[in-house]
Amino acid sequence: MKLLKDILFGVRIAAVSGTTNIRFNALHFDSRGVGLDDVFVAIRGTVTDGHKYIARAIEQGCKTVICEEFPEQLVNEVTYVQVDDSQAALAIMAANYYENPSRNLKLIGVTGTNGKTTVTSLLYQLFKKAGFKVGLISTIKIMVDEQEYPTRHTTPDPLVINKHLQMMNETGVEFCFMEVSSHGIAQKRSLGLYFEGAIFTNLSHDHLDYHRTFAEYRDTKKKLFDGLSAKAFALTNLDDKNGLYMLQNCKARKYTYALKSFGDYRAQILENQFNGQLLKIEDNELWTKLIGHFNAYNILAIYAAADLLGLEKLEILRLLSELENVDGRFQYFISKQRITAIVDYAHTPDALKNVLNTINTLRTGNENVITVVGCGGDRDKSKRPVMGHIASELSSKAIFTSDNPRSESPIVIIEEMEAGVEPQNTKKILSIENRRQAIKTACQLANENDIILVAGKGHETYQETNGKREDFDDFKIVRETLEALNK
Ligand SMILES: CC(=O)N[C@H]1[C@@H](OP(=O)(O)OP(=O)(O)OC[C@H]2O[C@@H](n3ccc(=O)[nH]c3=O)[C@H](O)[C@@H]2O)O[C@H](CO)[C@@H](O)[C@@H]1O[C@H](C)C(=O)N[C@@H](C)C(=O)N[C@H](CCC(=O)O)C(=O)O
Ligand SMILES: Nc1ncnc2c1ncn2[C@@H]1O[C@H](COP(=O)(O)OP(=O)(O)OP(=O)(O)O)[C@@H](O)[C@H]1O
Ligand SMILES: N[C@H](CCC[C@H](N)C(=O)O)C(=O)O
Ligand SMILES: [Mg+2]
Repeated sequence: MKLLKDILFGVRIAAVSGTTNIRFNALHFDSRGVGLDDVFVAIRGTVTDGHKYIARAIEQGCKTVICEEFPEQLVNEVTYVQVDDSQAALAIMAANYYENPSRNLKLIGVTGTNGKTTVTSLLYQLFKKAGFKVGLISTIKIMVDEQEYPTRHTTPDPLVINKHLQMMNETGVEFCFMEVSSHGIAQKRSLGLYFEGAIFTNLSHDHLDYHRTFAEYRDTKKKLFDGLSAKAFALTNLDDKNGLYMLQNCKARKYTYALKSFGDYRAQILENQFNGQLLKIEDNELWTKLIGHFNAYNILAIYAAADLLGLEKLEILRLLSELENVDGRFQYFISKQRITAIVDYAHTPDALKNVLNTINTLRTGNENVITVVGCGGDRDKSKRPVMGHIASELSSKAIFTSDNPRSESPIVIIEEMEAGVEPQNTKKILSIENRRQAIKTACQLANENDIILVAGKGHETYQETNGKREDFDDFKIVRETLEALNK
């Protein structure tokens, strides 16, 4: 059992009622999990206010409450600690509780609208191949070297993060690559972590429901860089219009990478084919299986980060050429009738445009591109017409369907996508609410050499409707359907 006062180290405390010189069992921010002698941190959330559940937490045996406001009635024998910011307090306490594990390894944070999973997962693969013990905290999974753990968030809550970082310490992990989402930063999930370096991929339209304005979204991402120490490195994409902005007033050692401008790390695309692309990085050529100009950026960011972390340049290039695509990122197969089916996690306008442009530049004849796409429920609604427009404009045929409608009406989401379709493209679109049916229709419509893109869900293996998740795997379904149709 730990002492409360020890884990409060570094927390901005406004007032205390009771003693902090007490032992406690576990740390919680959800009253529903609280047990005897636990600490409960009350957080004001987006749906409800944790302060409402203080009494319940105490009934369940909690002896310490961390809150922004004391309840009207205080219970004897319970310690109340008033803090300026409960989310920040939770993050710092979680780091202290797990003995600040981020300080015992090299933690690299990756932020940006698109490319975080790709960059972190490939850095994980690359450092594994280089012979290190490595950690990964990503949308798809958490890896403690070889051991895999499931996750429901891109950036998990501070307890989950620090718990796994401590496991990494115990396993002897030297490097950990972690996605830092804008929700994660806004909710201070990554506060109290010591980052050895941070990477910015790009910034485009997403999450404007949560952050309200693009400037607020951008400034949230920037906080990762604002928090870096002078010893850390900050690596940014110079070709992105917000790349340099991320480095303003940043104390870390600053580096840039670019394809179009004069960055510290530069690359050029020499050849682009369906099965890979040839890049020139600094003065060396590199063949990679990952295609599309967006992946050239990802590869260059990885190269630069690996160099900044001390790997030898030629070794990095050799290992980069061996890397496989990340699950659900331009994952494809070619059927009997040479129909190419691609599953990609493009769920933002920019990602969808990039993937479709990449497909279109690789077309060799007049094969059709049939896109199946939806937009998530309870997420940024303003993306919907834009994605509707992009899918219909850049495909021969677009089938609008459902992608995790959550609590919303799937039909209404689809109608919002349809609203973005220009009159000249209306003939190209079909709307089919049931995603399985939509994929089946795409397979039925496809002829020899055509290309099917199933976008938005990538590696996800579920469809979430009204709080229920049912098994759903785009890749498996499109493959089985083409096989069943004997195509
Ligand atoms: C909008 C959002 O991000 N919400 C996150 C937030 O929940 P919240 O603010 O809604 O919490 P709330 O329900 O209002 O509850 C407030 C507090 O009361 C507590 N509570 C509540 C009920 C009760 O009975 N007792 C109790 O103590 C809750 O535990 C919480 O501490 O804090 C929770 C705990 O950390 C998160 O699980 C939850 O993520 C939700 C499920 C979510 O879907 N988040 C997505 C949008 C997200 O975070 N995505 C990003 C990736 C985005 C990207 O693509 O970049 C991610 O990093 O995963
Ligand atoms: N560097 C990039 N620039 C633009 N688009 C990209 C880039 N890398 C990947 N994409 C596109 O974005 C999709 C999502 O990529 P990835 O999963 O790596 O992003 P992410 O930032 O982790 O997303 P999330 O915010 O959901 O965690 C890919 O399937 C691809 O279509
Ligand atoms: N990290 C993203 C994932 C979106 C994936 C898409 N399939 C959806 O459900 O909207 C988010 O939370 O907005
Ligand atoms: Mg991700």
